[in-house]
Amino acid sequence: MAKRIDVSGLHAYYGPVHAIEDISMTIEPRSVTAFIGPSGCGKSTFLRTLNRMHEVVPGARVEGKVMLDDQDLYDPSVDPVAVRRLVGMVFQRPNPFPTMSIYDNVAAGLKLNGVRRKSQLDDIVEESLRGANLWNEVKDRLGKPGAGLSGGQQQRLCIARAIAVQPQVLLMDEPCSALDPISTLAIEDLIAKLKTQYTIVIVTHNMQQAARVSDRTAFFNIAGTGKPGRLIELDETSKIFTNPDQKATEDYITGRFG
Ligand SMILES: Nc1ncnc2c1ncn2[C@@H]1O[C@H](COP(=O)(O)OP(=O)(O)OP(=O)(O)O)[C@@H](O)[C@H]1O
Repeated sequence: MAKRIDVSGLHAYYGPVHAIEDISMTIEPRSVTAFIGPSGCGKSTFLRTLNRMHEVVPGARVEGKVMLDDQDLYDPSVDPVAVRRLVGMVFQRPNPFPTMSIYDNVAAGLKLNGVRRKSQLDDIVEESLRGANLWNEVKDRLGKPGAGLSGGQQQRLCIARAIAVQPQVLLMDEPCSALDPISTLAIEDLIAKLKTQYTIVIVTHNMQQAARVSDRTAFFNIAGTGKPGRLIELDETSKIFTNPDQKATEDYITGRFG
């Protein structure tokens, strides 16, 4: 199911603002790639270009190429809604549909995709909640609202909702920043488990987290206020954190700036 992402010469704009400049990278399947870098360097913007969410902002546009295996995501014939089905996203704050039951939160995307048979929905809801390490905690209250779960449970519910539609890639934008340390560990364990099946990209401000969960790390930076963000270096996480090629990477990971 997991696919490789190949980005070349990618620029993103918000109206006249040039937010990220000339980014090229390969994101490997069945592994976790972390994006780190100072605030405003374009990590979230770049993440959202990978499932065509960037263009949802009025006036925003993208130049360059994003390939998902051999499919060009920005080809004019490609439907952005179909892209978002292939490339799922989990956000910073858990955002379950608040009035919907736990069951319906997971089933919503499946129903939109035309799955109607109750037994099939039941199976996929259970499988997705198990996949998100949440089944045992919620199996006796599937009809209760998603909003009644703890923050960490809600984030795992959002991950169950994302994987229910069987994406190829999971993008996570600071998925633990609103969570306590125990819930954070639960999500990190889950990421380690999910990477055997998915291509995972995670934006994180927490360098220990990047070091714990990722196989490869990309460091982004900006030359100054108003300048576009750039990719400085992408390599094995162990190398980035012990012996990076670029001085700017070393300064950042040793806490000299950012
Ligand atoms: N909706 C928007 N409209 C205009 N400019 C935006 C918008 N969203 C982001 N930007 C600008 O694009 C640049 C990159 O922002 P982005 O949020 O991608 O950075 P980031 O590295 O994810 O930051 P942080 O770590 O603080 O979340 C910033 O200069 C930001 O002000």
